[in-house]
Amino acid sequence: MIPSARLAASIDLLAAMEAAPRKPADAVANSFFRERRYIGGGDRRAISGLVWDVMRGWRRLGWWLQKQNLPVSARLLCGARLVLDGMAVSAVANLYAEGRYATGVLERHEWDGFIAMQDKSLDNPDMPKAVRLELPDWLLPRLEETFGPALETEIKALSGEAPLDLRVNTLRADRAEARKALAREGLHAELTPHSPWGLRLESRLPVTASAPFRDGRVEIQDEGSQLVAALTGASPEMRVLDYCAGAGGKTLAMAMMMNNRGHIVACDVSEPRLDGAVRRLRRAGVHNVERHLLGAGDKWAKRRAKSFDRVLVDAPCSGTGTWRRNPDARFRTTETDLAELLVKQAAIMDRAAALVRPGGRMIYATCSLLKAENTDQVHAFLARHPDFRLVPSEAPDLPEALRHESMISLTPARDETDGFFGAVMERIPEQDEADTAQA
Ligand SMILES: C[S@@+](CC[C@H](N)C(=O)[O-])C[C@H]1O[C@@H](n2cnc3c(N)ncnc32)[C@H](O)[C@@H]1O
Repeated sequence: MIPSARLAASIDLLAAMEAAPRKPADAVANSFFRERRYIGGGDRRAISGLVWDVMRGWRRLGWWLQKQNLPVSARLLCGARLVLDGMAVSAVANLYAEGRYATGVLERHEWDGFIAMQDKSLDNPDMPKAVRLELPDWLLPRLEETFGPALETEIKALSGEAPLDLRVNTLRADRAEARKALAREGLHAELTPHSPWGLRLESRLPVTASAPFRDGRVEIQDEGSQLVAALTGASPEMRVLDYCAGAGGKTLAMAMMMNNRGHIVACDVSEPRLDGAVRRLRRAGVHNVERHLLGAGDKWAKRRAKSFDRVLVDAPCSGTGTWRRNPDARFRTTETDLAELLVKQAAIMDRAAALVRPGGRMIYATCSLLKAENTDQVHAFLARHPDFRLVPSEAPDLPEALRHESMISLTPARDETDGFFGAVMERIPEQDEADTAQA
C-alpha cells in the first residue's frame, strides 16, 4: 500500500470505531481487516499503530484541533497525531492525496491548522485536567474521589499495558513446576507479588499455544482476579455459589481452592458466557462444578434459599479497573450506563444474598474503581439487610496485608493489578441475631 492509502485506511478504521461506540475497538478492527483481506501484515500494523496512537491521545488531539477551529474528525485526528509526533507538515500534507484509495488533499485552513501545531507536543499545560488525563469529564471527579493525590499516577498506570498474568492450577501442578514447564518453552515468568498461585509474563507472549496452558496447568487470570477468588475463603466441602460466573474465571480458582471437593454452582444470565466455561473446566480437571442458567421466574433460587456457605457476586460493572486491557473502554461507558449498572448491582446483591446460609458469607466484587459501585453499594446493601455485617475475610490464601480486611481494593499503580474491589459480608448467625435484638 502506498502511504496515502494507509492514511485513508486508518481514517476509515477510526470512522468505523466511531460508528460502533458500543463495540470494543479491537473487535471493530478485527472485522475491518477481515473484510479487507488484501491489506497485508506490514500495512495492517502501520494502520493499527496510527489508529491506536490516535485513540491514546483522543482528547488531547481534539483539544489541539478545536484550538485551530478545526472539526474533531477521524481525518484530521490522524494528521494532527503525525504533526504532533514531529512529522513535517509538508510530509503529512503529501499523505492527503486525491484518488480512490486516498482521503483528499488538505484544504488551506486545515494546512494552516497543522502549521500552528508544528513543533508543539501533544501535551500542553493549558489543557483542562480531564483532557490531559484522557478522561471523560464526568469520570474525572469520580476518580479524584477514589484516588485523591494518587490520581495522576494511577491514571498513568491504567493507561499502560497490562502484563500477562497466569494462575497456576494446583490441581495439576505447583507454581515451581509450572514455571519450569513454561521456561522450557521459552516463556520466562516471574512470580506475581501477592497471589500464591500467580505467574507473570510480558504481555502478548503466545502462552495459549504452550503445553502448560493446553494441559490445564496454567490459566490466564489477572492477579487481582485471583485475589478476589482468594477473598472468598472457599474451602473443601463447602457449598459455593458463583452468582455471576460468566466464563468461570473465578469459579475455576475457587474449585482449585476447594481441591475439587465440595460443590460449586456457577450461575449467569448469559448462556454463551456459561458455555464458555465448559472447555476451561475440562482443561483444568475440575469436576465439582454444576452450571445453572438464571432465568426470569426461576424457582431454582427459591428452593436453595439460605443454603450456601459462600456466594460470590462478581457483579457486572463499569470495568474502569480494566482500562489497561481495553484502552477504548474509558470513552464507551456513559454516565447513564453507570446509573443503570448501579440499579442492577443492587438488585443482584439482594437476590444473591437470599441464598447465603446463616453464618455464611456473600463476597461482593467488581473490577471498578468507582466508589459508587464499590463501598457505596456495600453500605447501601447493609442498610437494606441488617441481618448481614462486614467481617474480616481471614482467608488463608490472601497475603497478610489483606487477610484481616473486610473490604479490599487493588489498583494498577499501587498493586500492579487491574483495579478490583471486594467486600466480605456475613449473614449473622441466627443466635447472634436474637442476642443483638434482645440487647
Ligand atoms: C464481571 S462479569 C463476571 C466475570 C466472571 N466472574 C469471571 O471471573 O470470569 C459479570 C457477569 O455478570 C453477569 N450478569 C449480568 N447480569 C446478571 C444478573 N442479573 N444475574 C447474574 N449474572 C448477571 C454477566 O453476564 C457477566 O458474565
